[in-house]
Amino acid sequence: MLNELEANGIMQDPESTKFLTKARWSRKSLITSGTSCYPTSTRSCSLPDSITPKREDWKLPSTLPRIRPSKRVESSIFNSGASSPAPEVPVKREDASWFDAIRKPNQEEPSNPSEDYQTSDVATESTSQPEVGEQTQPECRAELAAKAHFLKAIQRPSILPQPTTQKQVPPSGCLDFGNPSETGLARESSDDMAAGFQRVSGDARRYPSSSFTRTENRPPMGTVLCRNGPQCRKFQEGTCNYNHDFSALTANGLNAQKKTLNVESPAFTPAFTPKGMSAQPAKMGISPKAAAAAAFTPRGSGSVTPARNSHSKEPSAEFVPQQVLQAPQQFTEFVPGQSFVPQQQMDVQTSIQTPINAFNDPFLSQAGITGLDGTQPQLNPYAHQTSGVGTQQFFQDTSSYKHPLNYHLYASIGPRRENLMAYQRSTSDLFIPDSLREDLQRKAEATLQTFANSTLPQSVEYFHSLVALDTSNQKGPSTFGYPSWVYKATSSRDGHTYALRRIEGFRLTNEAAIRTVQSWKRISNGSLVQVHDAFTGRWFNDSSLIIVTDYHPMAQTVAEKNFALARHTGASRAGQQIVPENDLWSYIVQIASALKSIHEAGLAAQTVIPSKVLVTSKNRLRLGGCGVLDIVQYEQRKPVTELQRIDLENLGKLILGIAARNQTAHHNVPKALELVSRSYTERLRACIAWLVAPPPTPADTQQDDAATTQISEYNINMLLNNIADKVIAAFDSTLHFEDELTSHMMRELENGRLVRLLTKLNVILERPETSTPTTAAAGNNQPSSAWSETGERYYLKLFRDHVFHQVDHEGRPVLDLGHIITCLNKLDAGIDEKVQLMSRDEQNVFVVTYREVKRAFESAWADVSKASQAGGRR
Ligand SMILES: Nc1ncnc2c1ncn2[C@@H]1O[C@H](COP(=O)(O)OP(=O)(O)OP(=O)(O)O)[C@@H](O)[C@H]1O
Repeated sequence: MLNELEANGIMQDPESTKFLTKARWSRKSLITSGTSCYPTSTRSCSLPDSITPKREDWKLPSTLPRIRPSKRVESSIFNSGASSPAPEVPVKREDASWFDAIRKPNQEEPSNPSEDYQTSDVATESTSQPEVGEQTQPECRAELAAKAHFLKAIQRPSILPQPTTQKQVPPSGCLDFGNPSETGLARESSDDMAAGFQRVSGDARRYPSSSFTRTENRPPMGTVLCRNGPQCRKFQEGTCNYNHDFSALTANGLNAQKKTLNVESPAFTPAFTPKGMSAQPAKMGISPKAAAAAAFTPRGSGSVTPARNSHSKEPSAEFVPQQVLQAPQQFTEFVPGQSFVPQQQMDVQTSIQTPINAFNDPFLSQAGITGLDGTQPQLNPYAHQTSGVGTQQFFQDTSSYKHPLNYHLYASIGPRRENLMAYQRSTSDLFIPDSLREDLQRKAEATLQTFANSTLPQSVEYFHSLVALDTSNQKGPSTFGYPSWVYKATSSRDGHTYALRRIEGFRLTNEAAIRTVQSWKRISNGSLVQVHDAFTGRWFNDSSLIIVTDYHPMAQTVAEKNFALARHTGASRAGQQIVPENDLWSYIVQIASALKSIHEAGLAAQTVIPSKVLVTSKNRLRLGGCGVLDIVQYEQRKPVTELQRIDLENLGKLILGIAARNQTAHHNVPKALELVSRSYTERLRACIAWLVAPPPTPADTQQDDAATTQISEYNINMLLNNIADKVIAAFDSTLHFEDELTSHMMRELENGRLVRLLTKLNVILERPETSTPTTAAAGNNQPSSAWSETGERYYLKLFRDHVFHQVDHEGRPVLDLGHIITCLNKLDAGIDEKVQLMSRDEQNVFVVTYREVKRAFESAWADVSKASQAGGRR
């Protein structure tokens, strides 16, 4: 604008030059002090709240009132000099006094404060009633008005807005660089100013005839009511020619004149006094009497006037605690791309009453919000329903509404991580640990793995995509008396992956045998490989029994994990790793837990051997191969109590083998126990010894009381009773592990939320015009005007640049994941922090809050969702 003034030759006047130099200096100081809206090196940066331009200021570039003076203005006002006499036009007495009142407001003391107000306001009130003589020289009056404005502007001590407590004197908005848009008032005054200049140009046809009515069309002065009212000083002096008979008007109930203000009232409070709004206090035109009047303070401090949002966007759904009891904002929010419509001024009476009403029931004053009389539906704050709660910004009854966390930041739940300095942390801190991630990814990969040229059957019953899990293709009779194979397969019923154990060459002779699997299906234990089904068939060109169980990807048997090294490499026992005692206790507890479930079901595992116990993750054991022998050896089955005793004995042998690092250690139990006692506690040795030495069965020996007691005490419950403290320790360790997993899950929860946010962001950003199905053909691929520089979603694009396209002072990309995640979280939370967005050409700057960005984001997403549903797509 400065350049524009210079280009138009306006800046010849010394006062004007002084002012513009000051304005330039102020702008420069703003830039250099870091408070500028116009950063020069980076495209965007966040400003601290204290120095961030206020909400209204971010419309600075687009709403600065422009001065387009005509040549006549240049010659008659700006070229004439500040101290030059009035233009050489015949000026009547009223004109002269009016001019003096502006130039020297306090010298000519008006007796009537309302007159004073009128007089000072003439410069900006283009629609006020004309004084005597005005009609004869409208151009002169306009010139003087414009000059008065200019003089007032250059007298302002600072370009920054000042708080106001009294009547708002419309500032010279067109010259106010720092605060061009002090809501409606500034806008109004700037419009008046611009209008004033245009009027000077002489084109009176463009303006209301009331201001420039020809003299001959005016009624005689004697019939026009004096605007100064009954207390007109000139009337008392006998010099006023206007009509002073106000009785008729009062009788009709038409009070006074339009512009008269009664300063005898406690104070004049403008109808539109935004809280915290900065405006220049009136410096002239208010008499000492009026200035000394007690200030009127309406109830509910702040004299705020609830205003409806003038733009069409839905308020965001998020709950903002700070605003719970805060009165609605009184200014019209600026929406980029929409023309700014100043707030309709309310009359004083309304502006006073409304806040009181609003505070009595602030919720009813909000459009679309029902009362909180118990009829308000319970809201689920975590449900993402933007439309449902979009209009409900304020919630009084916090007991009925549990508001969600406002800041979506990474809450630390679960085990404490080590105290690391900031520089010691890495990107992986935001995600689950690498070891866990790799483990899960390997398992996922193993689950999905298939082989194209497999010679296995295409399908087995309702399974397909078979993959052999055995590491050897040579198998003799094994644990089950038949060769057995294990395959991974996918169920065509539910799509899940299962493990199929095939017992090769088994012929089912008794239907009851295969029905035993029903008992196994009912057992659910975390340390048991769950059995799902059993059937026989000839898919492998032989008669095979298939047992369907859970599939545990990357599982190893205890034999593979603990004894394979010695078997394949011939490594000595000393070369094998000693399993910690706690792990051994954990193994005992886990297998004992499985056995307890099995034995309580009246069954026996019969597979507590190294090749059938699976290690599915670190120190996590599961008993597999269950139910097979119940089918295969159905005819030769032993009493279940004996089988259960064997289970306990097998558990002892298993642990003994692991502890002694020898799969066949149970062949020489005393020696193996001695080895165990060297590395482990006596308690563990005693436990193993108890397990591997079951009391003789009644059939083996003569039954006496002691033998009977021993037999009855050799069961799974006795074992668990004796190792109760180890069970508790294992349980506690499991809880810790669960906490750790929960904390990892919290990170992934937040990351999952960000993925959804990013997905939405990419769906809406720069999307071509979303059209209804009928106009889809025409609208598709047309860039939406909403994303253009004047579009309402333009700043969403700039926000995207701010988040993802950061550059340093040399223009190099800044890859800062922390910045990206922080910005996205703030967007998701819709906080009130301001962010400065700059266009790529660095010509436009927006200062917006994350809340506003979120509103626009949700609005755009709602539009896209609506359009997609209208088209039948989801
Ligand atoms: N439910 C399962 N989920 C995943 N893998 C399994 C499952 N059951 C067994 N496996 C894997 O299949 C492979 C073969 O198991 P299997 O029980 O046949 O062991 P094995 O050593 O071959 O015993 P055997 O000599 O008795 O056949 C092992 O590597 C084992 O880890």
